[in-house]
Amino acid sequence: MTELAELLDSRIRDVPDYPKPGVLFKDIAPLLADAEAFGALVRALADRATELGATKVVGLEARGFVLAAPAAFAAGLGFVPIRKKGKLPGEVHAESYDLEYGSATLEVQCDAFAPGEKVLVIDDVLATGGTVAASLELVRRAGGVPVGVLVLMELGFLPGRERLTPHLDGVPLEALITV
Ligand SMILES: O=P(O)(O)OC[C@H]1O[C@H](OP(=O)(O)OP(=O)(O)O)[C@H](O)[C@@H]1O
Ligand SMILES: Nc1ncnc2[nH]cnc12
Repeated sequence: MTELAELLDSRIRDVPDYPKPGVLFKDIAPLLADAEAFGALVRALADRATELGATKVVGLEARGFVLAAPAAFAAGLGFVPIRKKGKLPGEVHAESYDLEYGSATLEVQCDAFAPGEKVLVIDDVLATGGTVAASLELVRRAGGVPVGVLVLMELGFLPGRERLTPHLDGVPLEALITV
């Protein structure tokens, strides 16, 4: 493990049975509350955004916003929210999906991207992959071109990466840590 990965891993708390019995919930609140760890995480995400040549950063409601917005700012890029159903005004594209402990619908504004814009998707956790799969679909439907998916944490005990592979279509999927 790299020094950064060790720092991040040490600030994530396991919460058994939240929000559903049988779920090992990974709580990132202690990491966000630690200035050193949060700062290092945001800088690492911003550096990858630059390296991947992104021109917009997408964050996924809600915890994804907390990482993607400061990373976009630090990389000198604009931020686009993908939100849960019914929150965004105007014309939207919508995708329904299943996640580790339920199902939901995500939306993006139809005019969120210039045609062909290079989009980096950032979220906190990759669990079963449903959230990221729906988000990639929304980015493409809104005219963006995904250039990467970055997550703080991949839950290696779930088949998220496998499930996502057909949706990635060659787009790199990177996790700062795998637990
Ligand atoms: O890979 P998946 O199985 O799709 O799960 C991952 C998603 O689950 C959580 O979101 P959640 O919808 O619980 O929302 P929150 O960020 O609003 O807490 C997490 O923040 C990821 O977005
Ligand atoms: N086990 C988990 N811990 C934290 N966030 C999640 N999102 C989906 N599954 C999760």
